[in-house]
Parts: sequence; structure tokens; C-alpha cells
Amino acid sequence: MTSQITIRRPDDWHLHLRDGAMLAAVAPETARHFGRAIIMPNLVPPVVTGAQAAAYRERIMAALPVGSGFQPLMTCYLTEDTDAEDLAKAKADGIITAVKLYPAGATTNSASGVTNFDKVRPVLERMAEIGLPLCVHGEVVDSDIDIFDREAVFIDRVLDPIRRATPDLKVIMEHITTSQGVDYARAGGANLGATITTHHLVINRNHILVGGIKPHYYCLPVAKREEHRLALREAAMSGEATFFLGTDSAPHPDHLKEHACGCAGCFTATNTMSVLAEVFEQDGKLDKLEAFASLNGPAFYGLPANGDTITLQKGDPVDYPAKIPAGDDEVTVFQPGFPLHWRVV
Ligand SMILES: NC(=O)N[C@@H](CC(=O)O)C(=O)O
Ligand SMILES: [Zn+2]
Ligand SMILES: [Zn+2]
Repeated sequence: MTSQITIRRPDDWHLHLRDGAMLAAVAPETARHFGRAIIMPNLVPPVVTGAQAAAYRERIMAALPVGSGFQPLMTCYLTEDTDAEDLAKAKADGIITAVKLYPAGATTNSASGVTNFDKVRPVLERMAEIGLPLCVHGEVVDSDIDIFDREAVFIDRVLDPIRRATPDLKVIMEHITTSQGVDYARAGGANLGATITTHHLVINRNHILVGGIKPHYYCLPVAKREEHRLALREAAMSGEATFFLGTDSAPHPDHLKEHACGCAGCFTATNTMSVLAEVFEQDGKLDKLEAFASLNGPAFYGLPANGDTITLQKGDPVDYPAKIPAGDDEVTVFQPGFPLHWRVV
């Protein structure tokens, strides 16, 4: 029985760090185990320009524990008014690593996102030319499309046309939640990657709804049927270069999660590596954890893997806090619903 594994230090290719007191609370949680993370730009107001990304990066650096080697990889939020020149300069200056596409209204703080995808076509063409990847929240927002179908419909109506029109654009399907997402990503060739979250490997829609509503399991894209969770697990544990970890750890204060109109987002930064080791072990695939968490992501982004390693050891159930304090608020840590035996030592 394996009781210890050592892997290259992992990276998180989709992370929400927020700002202010929340940033101060959650940045150390990710920096404890992760080398780098792609930082989502959906602040209020969003991080739209290279200058705003540079300023946000400084605030993140200031929130890190002294001596932390954690490196935030910044993104800009794509709007219909985004200036391609500004993005190109921010990339050339080493400020941004990717650009984020939110369909307007699809998720938390996405009101400034894109409604008419034709309007961003010239920006996407420029990004393809200069090798600047596009991270995509892949859900349509049409009110006549059932929320459980929004990812699959987005692939057909929006993503596939964008990729056909701009085949050289590197695209990351963020936080895929369906077998359709897995299939499309798998068939997409070297310019298409897909991130998978920790929580979507653990929960299906029953976990949210059976026996009383569980607001801390509500996130977007919403967890789907069990067959989709199993497809995600198979993809994450396949070792295929297309699939890599993006936790989508998305903290909200508990009072806004446990609310009549609760916010979408699961906070997994604190225990992600323990959860991942547990689920990979459950499926007999611990040997594939390093590819998923530490190797495939940097390879897709054209970056070296981290030079150092982390070691996970198996033992008595791990104690992790149920909540972490954030200013005057608290944030509930994702509870997988089974004990975690793997700790990062
Ligand atoms: N995933 C979520 O449910 N929420 C994210 C936004 C997002 O990634 O879509 C957030 O910013 O809270
Ligand atoms: Zn999203
Ligand atoms: Zn997210």
C-alpha cells in the first residue's frame, strides 16, 4: 500500500483570490502548497487593462506570507471594448499570461462580459497571433436553455465557431462539468486544454439538492449528473495532456452563501491537495496525480514545471478548519463528505 508520494509542486490554473480582506485571508491558503496560479480577473470592477492587472498583482504579492515563492499569473477580463494593443503590451511586458472570456451574466461578477462574440473577433485574432491564451467560462446565458445544458450548448453555439474562425488561438475550457466538455476537449488538438476543479471530481447534483439544499456545494457551472462526474474523474486521471487542475476555489463570505439568493462558488484552496490525493487513490490512479496537478498545465501554457516538489503522506484523518476567518466574515472550506488521509508534509 502506498503511504507516501512526492510530486512536482502543483499549480492552480484557475483561482479566485478576490481583493482586500478576503485576498489577505485566502492567498496564504493557496500559497502554502501551490507554486503558481492563474488569477481570475472578476473583481468589482473587473481587471480589464494591463495596468489594472499589474496593480492587482502588487496587491496579491503584498498579501503573501513573507518568503513565499508563490507566483500569481495574471489575466485580463475580456470586454467588448478591450484594446488588443493594451493586451499585447501587457503580454510583452510579462504582466499577463492569459485573457478571460465571460459570457455576460454567466456567473459571479460577469456583468461586464461579452454579449456579442463578433465584437471581440479582432482581439481574439490578435491574441492568436501573439500566442496569448483565452480562458473561457463556457456557459450560454439564454433563459430558454436549462442551466444543466448550458455548457453543452455553449460548446456548439459559441466555442466551436470561435475555434473554427481562429484555429491558432489557444483556448482553455475552464472548469468543465460534463461528458460533452470532456469529449470536445479530448478531440480538440494541441491548442485546446481543459481545467477540472477539485469539487467537480467529488460532487454531483444530488449532493447539492438531496436531503436539504447545500449552499456550499453550489457553484457555476453547477455540478451535473453522476455520469458526468465519472467522465470528469476519468479525464482527470487519464494522464492526457489536455486535462489539468484549475481548482476554481471561489471564496464568498458564509452569510452570502447561506442566503435566500446564495452566491456561486466552492472554496477548496485549504484542502485541495488532500482531496485530490484521496480521490485519485480511490480510483487507483495516484500515479496520475502529478500529471494532472503539476505537469500538464505548465506544458499547455508553454511554461516549465515547478523545479521543487511536495510530498503527501497517508495517515490518520487530516484535521483542516471547517471555516477560515476573512476580515469580519468567515468562509466555509469545502467538505468532501469523506475523511481525508493524505497530508502535505
Ligand atoms: N465558479 C463559481 O461558482 N464562481 C466563481 C466564478 C466562476 O468561476 O464562474 C466566482 O467568482 O465566485
Ligand atoms: Zn467560471
Ligand atoms: Zn472561477
